[in-house]
Amino acid sequence: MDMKEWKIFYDKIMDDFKFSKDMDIESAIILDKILEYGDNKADINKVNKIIHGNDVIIFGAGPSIKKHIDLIKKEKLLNHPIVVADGACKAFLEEGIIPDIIVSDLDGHLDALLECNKKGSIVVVHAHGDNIKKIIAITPKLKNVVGSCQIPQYKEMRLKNVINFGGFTDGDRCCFLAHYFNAKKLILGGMDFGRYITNYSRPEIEEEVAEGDEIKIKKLEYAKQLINYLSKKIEIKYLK
Ligand SMILES: Nc1ncnc2c1ncn2[C@@H]1O[C@H](COP(=O)(O)OP(=O)(O)OP(=O)(O)O)[C@@H](O)[C@H]1O
Ligand SMILES: Nc1nc2c(c(=O)[nH]1)N=C(CO)CN2
Ligand SMILES: [Mg+2]
Repeated sequence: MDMKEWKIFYDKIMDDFKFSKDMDIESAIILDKILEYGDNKADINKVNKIIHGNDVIIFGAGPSIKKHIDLIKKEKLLNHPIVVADGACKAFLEEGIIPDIIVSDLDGHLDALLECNKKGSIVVVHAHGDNIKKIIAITPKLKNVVGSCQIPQYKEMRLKNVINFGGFTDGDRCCFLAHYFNAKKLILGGMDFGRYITNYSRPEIEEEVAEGDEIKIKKLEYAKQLINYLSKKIEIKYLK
C-alpha cells in the first residue's frame, strides 16, 4: 500500500482509538531488533513465491469460518495459497489444514499458532503499540517470521526487518500482504465483519459466537472499509 494513502487511514484510526503513535514506533523498533539479532527471519522470496500471480484464499475469524472451510474443501480450492488471520489458524488446524501464512498480532490462540508454525506456516508478526510484551515473549519462539508494522515512516527510519504492507486488523492485513506480493485475485472466507465474533477471534469468550465489544466492532468496521478500498485495486471475491 502506498504509504501516503496509508497515512490518511492511519492518522484517522490512531485518533479514533486514541492509540499512541510513539508506542507503535517503539514496537516496530523492538521487533526489527529481535529479527535482526535472532535466526528466525523468513526468506521474503518464499512469501513472494507462495503469492505472486496466484488466486489467494484469505480467511478471517468470523462466524462463517467453518462453513467457508467446508466450502473450499468441497470446491477443491485447497491447492491455492492459504493466508489466515491469527486465531483462524485454529479452525484450519482442526480440519487438518496447515495455512501457508498466518498474519498475527499475537493475541489469538497461541498454541494453534505455534503448532501451525512448527508444521510449516510462515508467521507475519505485527508490531503495534499494545503488543510489545507479546512481541518480546513470543517472537523468539517462532521460526520463519516476517516482521510487519503500522508506522508509515518505516522506510525513512531504515527498519530492515519490518514492512508496512498496509491495513489495520489481522484480516485486512492478510489482504494487503497478498496485494503487496502481487496476488492475482483474493478469495475471502470468514470475513463477516458486523457485530458477532467467534472464539477463534477471542480465545477468552466461552461461547462459539458472541457479540463483540464496541472497540472490536469498530475495528471490524475499519477492516471492512480497508478491504473495500483494496477492492478498487485487485479483484476480491467473498465466499457465500
Ligand atoms: N465477525 C468477525 N469476527 C472476528 N474477526 C473477523 C470478523 N470478520 C472479519 N474478521 C477478521 O478476522 C480477523 C481475526 O483476527 P483477530 O481476531 O486476531 O483480530 P485482531 O485484528 O487481532 O483484532 P483484536 O485486536 O480485536 O483482537 C480480524 O482481524 C478481522 O479482520
Ligand atoms: N496500537 C494498536 N494498534 C493496533 C491494535 C491495538 O489494539 N493497538 N489492534 C489492531 C487490531 O488488529 C491493529 N493495530
Ligand atoms: Mg490478532
